[in-house]
Amino acid sequence: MDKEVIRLDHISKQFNQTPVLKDITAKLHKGEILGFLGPSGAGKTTTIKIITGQLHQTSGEAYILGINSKQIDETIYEQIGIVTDTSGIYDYVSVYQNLEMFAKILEVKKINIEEILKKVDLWEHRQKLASKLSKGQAQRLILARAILHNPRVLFLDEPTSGLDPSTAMEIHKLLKQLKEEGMAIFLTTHNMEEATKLCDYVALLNNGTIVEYGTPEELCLKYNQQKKFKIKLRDGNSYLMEQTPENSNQISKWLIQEEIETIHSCEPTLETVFLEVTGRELS
Ligand SMILES: Nc1ncnc2c1ncn2[C@@H]1O[C@H](COP(=O)(O)OP(=O)(O)OP(=O)(O)O)[C@@H](O)[C@H]1O
Repeated sequence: MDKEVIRLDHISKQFNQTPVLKDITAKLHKGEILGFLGPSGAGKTTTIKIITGQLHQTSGEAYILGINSKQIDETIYEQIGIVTDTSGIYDYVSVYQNLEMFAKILEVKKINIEEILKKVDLWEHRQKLASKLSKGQAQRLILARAILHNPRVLFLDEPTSGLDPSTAMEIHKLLKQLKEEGMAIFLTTHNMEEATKLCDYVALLNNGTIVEYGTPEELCLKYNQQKKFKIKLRDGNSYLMEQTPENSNQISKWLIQEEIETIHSCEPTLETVFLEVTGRELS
């Protein structure tokens, strides 16, 4: 069985002759999370729109579930869930009724609202008006709507933007669970920490070009040339030391004399990788 869910082959897109995407190539398989990371305007949302057939590329080909994105029909839409900022929920009906209404609109016949609300941890809030939900709860309701029909692919445009760290963590847990169940997830973010925690593969996008592509670990290791150590001594002094022969000698002396309280190696994060590749900060 072919587990490839999305394929982008050399996609380019221009708006009024201005290039927005340039030669984008990427793949996503069942049970994987692929993150498109980049600053505002890098072309992340445009990529989602091309894959889901809402926009057509200028050149290259995009495929979703084996079908060319330009030829997507209802059978494909039935297998896709999309979460964007604009996913509206009905404020003046309850959480439960929201899902009932979405099920009707989406013509989902076999639906277990209880199971879905429990999955997104909203069962105890099922009677609440949607307008009374916290930001994180509202985001989980939007996610519940997107997975109502048990899609094979889920698109998330900035899924945790504006959420506090603990609420974002709840969303991460849920996304990991969906991935474990075999869902393929395509997400965009400019949160590098989120991408490192969640994604199997990341594409670093800058000005419409993929400047790096790989697993977060691979990319961090690739840019791990200037290895540093953070050392705290028993006398209370702390040092950030680059790995040079001189420093290695000093560190072994401290080790022999049992003067070291803690020692950590500082691997680069995706944030620093991005900075090194593009020369620009993300946020
Ligand atoms: N319909 C359109 N017509 C003209 N230009 C557009 C259109 N849609 C997007 N663009 C431009 O394409 C570029 C990429 O936009 P896109 O929305 O894909 O960026 P993004 O990476 O998703 O940004 P953000 O993180 O702010 O959502 C931007 O410069 C934007 O102004």
